[in-house]
Formats: sequence, C-alpha cells, structure tokens
Amino acid sequence: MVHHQEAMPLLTPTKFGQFELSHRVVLAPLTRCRSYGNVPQPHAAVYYSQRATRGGLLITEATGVSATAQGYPETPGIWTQEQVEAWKPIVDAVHRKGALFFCQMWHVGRVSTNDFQPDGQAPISSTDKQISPDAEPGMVYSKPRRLSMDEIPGIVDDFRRAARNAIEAGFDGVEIHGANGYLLEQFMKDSANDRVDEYGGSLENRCRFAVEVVDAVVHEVGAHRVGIRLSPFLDYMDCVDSDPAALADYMVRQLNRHEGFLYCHMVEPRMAVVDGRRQIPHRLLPFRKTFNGMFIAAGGYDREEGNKVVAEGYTDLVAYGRLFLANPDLPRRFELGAPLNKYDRTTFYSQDPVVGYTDYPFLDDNNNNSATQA
Ligand SMILES: Cc1cc2nc3c(=O)[nH]c(=O)nc-3n(C[C@H](O)[C@H](O)[C@H](O)COP(=O)(O)O)c2cc1C
Repeated sequence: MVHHQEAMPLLTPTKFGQFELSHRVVLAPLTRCRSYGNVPQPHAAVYYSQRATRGGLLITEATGVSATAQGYPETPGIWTQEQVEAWKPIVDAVHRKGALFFCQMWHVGRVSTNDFQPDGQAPISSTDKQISPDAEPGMVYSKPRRLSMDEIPGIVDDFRRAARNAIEAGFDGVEIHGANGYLLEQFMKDSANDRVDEYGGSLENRCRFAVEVVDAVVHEVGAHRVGIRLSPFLDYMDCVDSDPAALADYMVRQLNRHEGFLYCHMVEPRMAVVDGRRQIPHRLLPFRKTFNGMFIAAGGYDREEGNKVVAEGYTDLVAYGRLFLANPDLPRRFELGAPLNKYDRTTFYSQDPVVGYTDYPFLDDNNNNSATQA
C-alpha cells in the first residue's frame, strides 16, 4: 500500500550544508570502466543525467587524481586539462536536470598492476606488501613500491589539484575516496600499513596521510564542498583494521576540525542474511553522532531499510549503488513502490557505451519487459 499524501522519509527535503536537497536517495560512486584512455566520454552525460533529479545528489565513479592512480581499465581521471574539459558537458547535463554532482577523487595505491602504471613502474603504496591472491579471485596485483616520506607531500598535492580541477569542471564539490582498500586505507588500516616513520604505527600516524589530504583539499576548495567516503568495517583488498571503531571515531573528529565540513559517507559492514533479508547492522551510529556535518550511509540498502534509517535519524542520506545502477529512475520507483529492474553483474565493468550502462529501462518506457526484483 502506497500512501501518496505523506512523503516517505527518503523523499523528504533537507539542507545539505549550503545546498538544498529535495530527497535523500543518493547515487553511490560506481566505477563503470567506460572512460576510454582515462578521458570521460559523451555517453557518461547520458548515463548520469538519466539518474539526475531536481534536488538530488549524484556522486561520480571513482576518478583518478594522477597518472599513478589507476588500477582498472578505462577509468576516468581529473588530472589533465583534457579530462577537465571532457567532464564539463557531463556536469552541465546533470545540472540541467537540477541535481548536485560531486566528484569522487581516487588513488588506487597497490590495487593495480605495472601495466596500469606510467613506464610499467610498480604501483605505489604505504607498504611494499602485495595484495594476497585470494583478495579478489582471478586478479593478481603487482608488488607495490613503498612511498618514501619525502614523496608523500606530492601525492597529497595531487588530491589538492584534482579538487581544484573538479571545481573548474563545474562540480558542486568533491568526495575524497578513503574507502574500499585503496590508497588512503592502505595508510589508515593496520593490516596494510607496516611503516615505522611518522606515517605508520600509532592511529594518529596511520591517519596522517588521509588527514593531510583532507586538510589540503579543504584549504583548496573550502570545507563546505568537501566530503569523504570511509569504510572502517570492510576488509576489502586486504585492508582490515584491528580497531575499526577507534579508526572511524578518530577520523570523524579530524573532519570536525574543519568548520562546515560537508559530509561523511560511510559504508556499512558486510551484511548477514536473516530470514532471506539482508540485515543492516547499524553500527555507524556513534560516528554519525560525533560528526558535525551531514551523514550518508551506504551498502545493502533497499527502499524499506532506507526509509527506516532516515526516519530513525540513523543517517541523513542513503547512497544506493547496484539498485541505482540498474534503475535510472530509482527515486520515482521508490515513491510509487514500483518493481525494480534487476542489475546485471556481467556488464558492471564492461566497456560498452550503451549495454548495461544507459539501456536500463525507465518505469515509463512502454517496452519495459524487465523482471522484478524479489
Ligand atoms: C559496479 C560497482 C562499482 C563500484 N565502484 C565504486 C567506486 O568507484 N567508488 C566507491 O567508493 N565504491 C564503489 N562501489 C561500491 C558502491 O558505491 C557501494 O558502496 C556498494 O555497491 C554497496 O552498495 P549497494 O548495496 O547499494 O550496491 C562500486 C560497486 C559496484 C557494484
């Protein structure tokens, strides 16, 4: 039964720092591997504007901050002028639909191979420990090279310049990718970081690189348009922390040093399935309470769980990954309680400019023959 008179919690408006949102259904960052030669393509304007709504918030796929930032085929960058120019029409297309658009800034660190690196060099990381072969079946990542202390300011500066470039491209703000086992986590988490200098050992030392990136980006573009994504409880790509709650608590307190820091986007721990339903473990609440800015929760949400967590005040916004990937009109489907298209894993990272990318049907398409999701 859908009650149209009363807006569901996910579809209520909210202030978002200096911005206004008309609903709380966020497009999660989704790598799609269709930016040939690391340059965003015109088909991305179609894809993102399909998912844009007036007063909605979209976050881009992870976008490289430098030539050493890549580890997957055909991912976009934002370190060259050509890339900045290529983003402009994509950002414009999203803005014409009335949505906010944030650029997720990324460095993969050791989640890479020499083939993706300039001159076939080793990928860089906090460590020279290679990711174990079972971290991702079928993938072998190269042995990384440990960054020396005096190289670190240069990497921080790559994030700063990428943020400047994102604003030049027209983005409303940036999201620092501090999640999912990539470079920032390779410093933050104690399973990966084995340094003995100022960037390793204590929690403060392990977080130093991430905090320096935050500080540099805030200084460059202003706290009011900076967010960060963190996944303290995940163990992706051999990045695990022995005390994830302490790590998350430390990081949100560092964010709070910046008056008006816009948002903290956290990924839920892996979910258990109980009685056939995914259970959201709701372990992020302490950090949401400590953090002064807006909170985005992500990972495993559906319509029901999303409405529940917004109603309970567990989070301000909910980011949807796979469901939004397969349902360009996800907020509208939620509003109507309509059935959802199923996502097709086999085309998540394929390079076709249309198939599995811009061809998921809208509810209003008459040729909609999509199966419904249980
Ligand atoms: C195809 C695909 C690509 C992804 N790419 C990114 C990415 O670029 N950056 C990121 O932070 N997370 C990425 N993720 C993780 C999602 O943002 C999200 O956290 C995850 O899918 C769980 O949310 P969901 O259950 O709503 O899909 C990706 C996930 C998928 C399925």
